[in-house]
Amino acid sequence: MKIYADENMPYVKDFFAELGEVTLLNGRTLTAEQIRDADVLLVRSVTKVNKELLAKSSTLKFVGTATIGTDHIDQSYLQQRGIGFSSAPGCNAQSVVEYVLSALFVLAEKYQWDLQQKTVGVVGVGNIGRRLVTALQALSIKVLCCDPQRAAAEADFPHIPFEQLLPQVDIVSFHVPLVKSGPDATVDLLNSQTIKLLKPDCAVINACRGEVTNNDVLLAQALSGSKRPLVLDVWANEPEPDLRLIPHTDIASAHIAGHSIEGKARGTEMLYQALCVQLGLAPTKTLAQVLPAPQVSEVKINSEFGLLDVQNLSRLLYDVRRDDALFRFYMMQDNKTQGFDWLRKSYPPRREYSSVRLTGQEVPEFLTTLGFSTQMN
Ligand SMILES: NC(=O)C1=CN([C@@H]2O[C@H](COP(=O)(O)OP(=O)(O)OC[C@H]3O[C@@H](n4cnc5c(N)ncnc54)[C@H](O)[C@@H]3O)[C@@H](O)[C@H]2O)C=CC1
Ligand SMILES: O=C(O)C(=O)[C@H](O)COP(=O)(O)O
Repeated sequence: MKIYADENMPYVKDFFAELGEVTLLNGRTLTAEQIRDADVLLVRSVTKVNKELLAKSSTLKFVGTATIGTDHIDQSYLQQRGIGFSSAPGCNAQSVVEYVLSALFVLAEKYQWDLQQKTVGVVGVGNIGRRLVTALQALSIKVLCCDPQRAAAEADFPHIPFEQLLPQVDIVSFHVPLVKSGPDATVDLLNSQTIKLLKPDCAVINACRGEVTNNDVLLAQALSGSKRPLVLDVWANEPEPDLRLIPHTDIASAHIAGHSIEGKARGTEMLYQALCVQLGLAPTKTLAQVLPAPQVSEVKINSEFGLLDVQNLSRLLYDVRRDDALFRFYMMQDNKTQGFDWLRKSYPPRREYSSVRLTGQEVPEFLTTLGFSTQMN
């Protein structure tokens, strides 16, 4: 079996080598010719999987994307061709939550906010948003939710329509899929009209897809003198974002919110499991077999643990300023061989909270709610 995979898919050979011959390719520049004899195609968000790409792959039986987002996949075309498909729902949800928490801690320090006096609006309360809401509530931070689809399906979901939520929040964080049309389309959700509904100093965090918060509108507002704090992990027109926007951001990064080691590895594992199901095979490999031992695996804590202690603890694992510094340094250079895609390909290791086991007489429950472990890893 011929398996073609994006070269930025960690552990792909560990998982898939027993199922076939694995060839690694650059997902951004992938062509129909390169995957002509593919039985299996494994991609990331940078590969547009459509009729054009698959035109020559007559033996293709399975396409997997090791991502949560699926806006780069023409799923109806795959269905028409009878090609099996799997994404990796939730694989890097915790990683994105840890990115957003780190960003909030940085903003709180920079602007001297008391986060427990702030209200965060979470737009899109699926795998990521739901975890984020739980984490924020565990930190006693007030949250308002917007998710019309969940509201339609769940009678008790505390949905606040987007336009009503915006004026009520001090921070708005976007976690919707990129949907280009229909009643719940998310392209330009934050646009020249809706941005006017925000408080002037309401922070905007986008770690879903760049097109959700109109970048021209963000830039125009910044150029008009707005001091709105901005956290952007995703950009319109990746991998060539509008560089003029970068100096107006508080935190800027190269679409890496989901790039914890666990998040990426889980994506690969989920595709392996899905292909095994399609092939009628029992999986033999697991995430635990491939994950490296963390550099910090145990921390002893005191039961009197407050928000500042959580910030310190979380910084031990991940401080978003690391990625912001890399982004600002490399994106502003003329040498674009070390640009957006290079930053993603050479992303330094980052472990999730679960990699650290907390010990102590009594570990406060909210820390396990945030994702820290109390079990032996
Ligand atoms: N920056 C990064 O590295 C990453 C970005 N993402 C992006 O985040 C998105 C969300 O991820 P998940 O939470 O796992 O997806 P999900 O599919 O579990 O949840 C998305 C939620 O958004 C809701 N939604 C849809 N349209 C909406 C609208 N117009 N207004 C408000 N809510 C709406 C849905 O009902 C759903 O509950 C992904 O589709 C992907 O594009 C995901 C992982 C990593
Ligand atoms: O899962 C998603 O959706 C994401 O956006 C990923 O975390 C990042 O995508 P890749 O480009 O690394 O596949």
